[in-house]
Amino acid sequence: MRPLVSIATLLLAGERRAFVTGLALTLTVLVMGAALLGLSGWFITAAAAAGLTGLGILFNVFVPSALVRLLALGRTAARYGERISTHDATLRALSRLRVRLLEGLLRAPYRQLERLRANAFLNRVTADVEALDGVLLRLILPGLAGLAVVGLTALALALLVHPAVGLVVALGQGVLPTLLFLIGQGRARPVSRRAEAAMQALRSRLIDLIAARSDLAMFGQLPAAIFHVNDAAIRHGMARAGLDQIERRTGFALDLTGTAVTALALAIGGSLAQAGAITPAQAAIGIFASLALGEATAPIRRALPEIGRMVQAASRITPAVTAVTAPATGRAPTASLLLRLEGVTVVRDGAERPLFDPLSLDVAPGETVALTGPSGSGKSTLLLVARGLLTPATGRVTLGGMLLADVSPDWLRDHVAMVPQRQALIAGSVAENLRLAAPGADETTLWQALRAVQLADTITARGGLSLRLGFRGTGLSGGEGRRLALARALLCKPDLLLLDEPTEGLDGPTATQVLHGLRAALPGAAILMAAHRPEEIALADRSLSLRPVAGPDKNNSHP
Ligand SMILES: Nc1ncnc2c1ncn2[C@@H]1O[C@H](COP(=O)(O)OP(=O)(O)OP(=O)(O)O)[C@@H](O)[C@H]1O
Repeated sequence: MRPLVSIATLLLAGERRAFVTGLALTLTVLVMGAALLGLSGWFITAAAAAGLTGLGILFNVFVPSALVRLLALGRTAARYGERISTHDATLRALSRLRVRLLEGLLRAPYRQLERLRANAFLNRVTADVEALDGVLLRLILPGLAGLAVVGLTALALALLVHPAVGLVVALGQGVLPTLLFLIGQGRARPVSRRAEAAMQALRSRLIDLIAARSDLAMFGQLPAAIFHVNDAAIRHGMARAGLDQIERRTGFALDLTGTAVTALALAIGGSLAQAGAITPAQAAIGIFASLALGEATAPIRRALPEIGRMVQAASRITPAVTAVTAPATGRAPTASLLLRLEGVTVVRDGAERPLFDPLSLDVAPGETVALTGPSGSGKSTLLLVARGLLTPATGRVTLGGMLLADVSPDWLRDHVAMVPQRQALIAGSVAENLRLAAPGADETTLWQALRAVQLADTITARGGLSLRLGFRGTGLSGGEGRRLALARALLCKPDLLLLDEPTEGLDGPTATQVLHGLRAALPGAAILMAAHRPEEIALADRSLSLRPVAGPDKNNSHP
């Protein structure tokens, strides 16, 4: 429950006023509802009694009927106001939560991000955030208002009718429904969690199926993948049916309790009226008011199927949304930006030994160093270390004389650019892809970057900067996409540029031109590049080969 409280606090922050207004209006609606039925009951009975005794002419019908109208209209207006204030505030609070969650997820350590698949990421920012829209609207506000109105009504009945009627209403419409809620939520939570897990699996499997459909079809695995999707859909359906059953049973138990309370109020009121302790009209107030309290307990039924889903979503996203509040620490290097690695080794997750022998190297401003070595020797891994995304197992990495771990993440983002092997292009125009690195860059600057990587002519021929790319940048060849990613890195004007096989997919002459273009665009930058191709190694000032640690790794070896 603690994550739910943290999320409720976050949702409330900035919208406190709207939610307090919403709570006050919800309470008003419920109080007016109870008062409306109580007064109506009293009015009808008192009018009938006056008629029977021949005093009808003296009975003042105007004041009670005006009050009934006032309560009915006021209740509708209060309900309308409550909806406007709380629903608006919830939408605003959720959109803030979503942005905060995205920021938090993106600040997570690189290794955590590596494991977070796109599907899981999508589930977090959509399904999990949506699951939380009811925390205040369907759980906390109705719960608080319901308890308050039952307490107030019980007190009013104790004063206006009889303490026994007040006590029955407090127990039957306050204590019993609370117990029903506590028992029901214990039963509903695991089922609700199963329903949500099945829904998220369904979404993930469907996305995987669509993304890999041609491979699946080619290897004859499409029916198996469809079976998995259906399996998740069936599990979801079964869990939903379980939730419906819990919801129906709780609703039935609430109806039963409500009816029993009304019947008791009728019996107590009747016997008290017969004994002459109260008038029949007073007895009617108790009966009708307890009937009206059905409205206060009804939200329990609606909240039950959702509570497991809410708690689970809150537990999943709380670490990310609370991490944002921790300010990024670190300083900016002041000395000349020499990248220095001293005795660095790296052990990847799941491995027992380092990838390569301890490595030392310097990359000075204006210098290009190529990292070579067999496939899997750890070139890309070393670039991640140089960017501060992975921590070395031994040795130290400094930038401008300062330990990389002490450099502020914001500074690193502004001054170090990295183009990984699998570059991320987005659906959108070429300009939009480029402006991810430099949102304010004008068209001249964008064209300069494209010219530096030999892509200007291609883009011009294809319609210019407004050329639209598809999902993940489809619509360009592999080599063109690679050059677009290089152009984007140039726009950051980095002091340190980390390149992972930058000319992969380019013909020899183009590769050389691109490498010259990069250096010409960033004459003072230190460039460290994982290199396989002779063109890349030839252009570097120095090259350094990673020596894999001798002997098979226990985890990676096969019998
Ligand atoms: N996320 C990861 N978790 C665990 N091990 C990983 C991960 N990514 C890569 N590895 C392993 O680390 C080793 C080094 O990989 P890396 O990508 O750094 O090699 P590389 O020299 O760049 O290879 P290539 O030239 O083929 O690109 C490989 O054995 C690889 O299987």
